[in-house]
Amino acid sequence: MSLVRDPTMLAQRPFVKMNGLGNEILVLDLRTDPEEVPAAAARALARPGVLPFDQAMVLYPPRAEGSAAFVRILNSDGSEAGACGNGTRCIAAYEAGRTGERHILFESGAGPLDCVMQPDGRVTVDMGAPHLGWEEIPLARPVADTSAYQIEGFAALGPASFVSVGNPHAIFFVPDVAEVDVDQLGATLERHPLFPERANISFAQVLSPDHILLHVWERGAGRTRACGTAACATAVAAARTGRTGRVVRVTLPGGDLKIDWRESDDHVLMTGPVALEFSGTLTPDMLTEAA
Ligand SMILES: N[C@H](CCC[C@H](N)C(=O)O)C(=O)O
Repeated sequence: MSLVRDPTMLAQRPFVKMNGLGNEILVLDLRTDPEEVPAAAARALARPGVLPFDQAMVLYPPRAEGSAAFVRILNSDGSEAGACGNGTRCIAAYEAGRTGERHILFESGAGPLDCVMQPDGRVTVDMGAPHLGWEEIPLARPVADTSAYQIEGFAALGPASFVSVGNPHAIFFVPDVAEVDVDQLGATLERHPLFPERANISFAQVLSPDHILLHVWERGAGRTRACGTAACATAVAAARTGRTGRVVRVTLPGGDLKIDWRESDDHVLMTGPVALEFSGTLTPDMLTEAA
């Protein structure tokens, strides 16, 4: 069997374009006829003028009882992401629209994702417990205190906090996010040797003990209007360092998320809106990058 998949195998499959706070999400429901989505197909689909997305949420048949689907998450550069908060809210709303269920469980590489539709249309996702050990994030070398570590050469930003919520995040608390060159610093730090799997880079401004302003450079997707897992990771880092309580509002360029780092079981609950944009069918030319 050839190891190189033909991306046009995905032609004629239906797609749904959604967004969570302006985080562009493409939903590919491949449950009835599973097919691999090669990195090149993801990159081709994400091109401007085709179906520009930050993440593609690809649904495969469930592996566990009670689960609606196994989810693979692809960034616009074709790389795989372990978790995507905004995308998970989108697929929960998609599934709720299809089945009428209000409580939906998905499985991902990073574990189960328990979703609840709220009466106001927002979606709450239980993102599980954060991972705070340096090997779990992962970092390239032992860091005893992952809540505050000064990365060499970035003294002006102050110490970073590291958190994994199924994907790696570095968070810098800064006095004024508007002053930060997110594109330049994000692109450099995403590929810093401290992060063997690269990292999502966040710049956070604490406005009050229950409100954070956040700008994010995403691994594999660049600057986005919102990043759910970054909001979760930032809320954990802020509470860990005593900057906020465990329940916060996180304001991103695309809007607000409510994050609750629940004391009873350490799980992070994220609540926010989703929007359905349009749907259609994939065509061969959408799936192949111009030579
Ligand atoms: N937009 C997503 C995060 C994608 C994470 C991805 N950029 C990575 O970890 O590689 C979110 O709402 O959580």
